[in-house]
Amino acid sequence: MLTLALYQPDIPQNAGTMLRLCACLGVEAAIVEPASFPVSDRAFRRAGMDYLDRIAITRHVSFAAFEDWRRGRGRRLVLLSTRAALPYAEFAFDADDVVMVGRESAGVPDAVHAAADARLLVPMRPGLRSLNVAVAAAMVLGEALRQTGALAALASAAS
Ligand SMILES: C[S@@+](CC[C@H](N)C(=O)[O-])C[C@H]1O[C@@H](n2cnc3c(N)ncnc32)[C@H](O)[C@@H]1O
Repeated sequence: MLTLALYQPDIPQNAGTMLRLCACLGVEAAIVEPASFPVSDRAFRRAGMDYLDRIAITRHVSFAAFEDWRRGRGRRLVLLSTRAALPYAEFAFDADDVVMVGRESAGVPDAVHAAADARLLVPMRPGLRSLNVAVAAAMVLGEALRQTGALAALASAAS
């Protein structure tokens, strides 16, 4: 199963929205701490609604701990970055890839950028800085699920 990893999330509404996305699409979630808000945060829980109880979430106290967990399972780290060159739709996803998004305020540090097995861009019009992190996550997870057959499985389960 795909995992969406949130690197040190700093906006509770966006984190809640992404966890709700994971619940609806059948994607696991990982949170690389520290987050800048507690899981009891009202805005976070409002955005995630009752879906927060419907997903598998792993929490990691640091990026090093997250890397131990990921590498121990032999899973690729696929980073979404405004600094990437490869358009996400040109990438061949695996069903167990870990797709990571950065902080709204600062993306990810260079060391995290360097640790990724792939760095993907959602192409945008020139002169614009970035998408909302949850929007970028939704676009790329949609493509990853489509490529790996999980979207078709969701469709047949719903019919
Ligand atoms: C608001 S952006 C971060 C902006 C930050 N100032 C930077 O330059 O990295 C938050 C996260 O959303 C994702 N993101 C937003 N727009 C993206 C794009 N066009 N391509 C790939 N990832 C994007 C990335 O994971 C990014 O770290």
